[in-house]
Amino acid sequence: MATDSWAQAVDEQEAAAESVRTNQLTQHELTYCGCLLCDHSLFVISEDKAAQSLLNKLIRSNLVNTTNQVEVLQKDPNSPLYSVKSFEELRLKPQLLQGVYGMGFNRPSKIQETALPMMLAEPPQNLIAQSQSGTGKTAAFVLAMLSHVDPNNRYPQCLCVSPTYELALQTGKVIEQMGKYYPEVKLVYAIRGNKLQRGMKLQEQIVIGTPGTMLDWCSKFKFIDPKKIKVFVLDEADVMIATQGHQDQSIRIQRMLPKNCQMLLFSATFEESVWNFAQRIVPDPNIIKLKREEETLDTIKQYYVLCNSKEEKFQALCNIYGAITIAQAMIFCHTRKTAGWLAGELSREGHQVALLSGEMQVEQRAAVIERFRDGKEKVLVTTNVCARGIDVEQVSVVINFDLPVDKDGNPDNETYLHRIGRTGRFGKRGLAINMVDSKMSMNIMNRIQEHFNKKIEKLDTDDLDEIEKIAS
Ligand SMILES: Nc1ncnc2c1ncn2[C@@H]1O[C@H](COP(=O)(O)OP(=O)(O)OP(=O)(O)O)[C@@H](O)[C@H]1O
Repeated sequence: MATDSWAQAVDEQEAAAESVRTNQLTQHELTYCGCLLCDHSLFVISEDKAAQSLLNKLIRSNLVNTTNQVEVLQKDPNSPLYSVKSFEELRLKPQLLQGVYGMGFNRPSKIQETALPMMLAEPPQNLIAQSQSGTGKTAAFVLAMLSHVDPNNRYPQCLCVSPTYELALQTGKVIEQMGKYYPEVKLVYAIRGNKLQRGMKLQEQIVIGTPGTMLDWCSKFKFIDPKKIKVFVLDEADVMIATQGHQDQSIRIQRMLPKNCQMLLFSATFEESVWNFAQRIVPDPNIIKLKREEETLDTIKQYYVLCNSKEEKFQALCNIYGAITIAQAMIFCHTRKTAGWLAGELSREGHQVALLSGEMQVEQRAAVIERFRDGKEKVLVTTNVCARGIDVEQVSVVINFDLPVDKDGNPDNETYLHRIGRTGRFGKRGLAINMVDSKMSMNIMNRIQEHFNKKIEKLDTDDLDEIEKIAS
């Protein structure tokens, strides 16, 4: 395998030419990458942003309670979960402290320790906060809301707006868990299907919901008196702005609130569009931006394998499996079609395979990831849609059956990092193998190599000794 004329030509090129690394893509290659079957995250439309966020939350809600992963991260000063403070120092109410510890949180994350003092200050301060997904933003504003409500007053005091019904339910669950020892505080969901009798006034202190229903409850039905609201939270602003209607509704709600109402806006990313929206919603804000720390690939050995077709790539994969013991592997494909095909072929070879792709329901995807995490399947074949948010400790090998490219056909370095960063965490050694099957993918690989300034070694999968060596 991989010894025909094309592969040899690449070998020669490898040896001779730096120039390959800087080659521009041809028009043909761009067209290829724009194929309709692409399941790439950059093609993700607004719905998918919400679905991805929900998926991350569903995965995390099971993960964090069952492993000490956050603990590990919190001891790493480079991690966004690292913190130096304790929850006691944040002066939370005893009932909330109990709730926090009850959820298994020992220390605040970085966004929590930075944002909470600001959110709990008197007089109330407005805040725009950005920190990557899964760093504890929800917990931060939930604690702020629970700290600010007066349980003796039986009317809504905090409004929290989420981009979708399901995300609102997820945040509601966090409020319920964290407020477990504070039963006087009640919560109600302003979401479609939750029909209230006309003329009634809500008694719950916290209302969480989607922008449309929340606006109706404030203006059309007057279930909520917006003038009595003390805290307004806009969660997942980056997902929210993907829907123009949501933006307008959020702004209309904000305009009904009193001047001294505390406005809090959270987002995982901070593109200009999010920033523009944030400034319209939050006057005179404090701003917290936590930079995503650079992950390094130092502990991951990276290889590439030359092939000429997907069948050859499959054969190379079988050779690798034949030569080394792999605890668990994740294999990334560019399209659903390839992923489906590959999963079928691997099953026929007797592997326990899970398939995860974009067209599956969010809950189905979360269930597949959970089974994989529990070791019920040893191989997870997936597309880019699932590259982020998955963190399985026992994954020892990541295989890029297809290299990640963006919608313009350029190397998607960030996705590459996300994919192979699944292995080799916290100093553990990991192995990443890239399948290269054309001049174009060789070019992509070289550019990825150049970007990370980290050599990707060639691997001959016909040579069993060589494969064994890489695993040792
Ligand atoms: N201080 C903490 N200690 C331990 N676990 C925590 C802590 N804060 C949050 N978590 C857990 O970490 C996970 C991520 O937290 P959270 O959902 O608040 O992140 P997020 O930044 O809001 O994510 P997203 O951007 O996706 O909304 C959750 O499962 C949560 O229970």
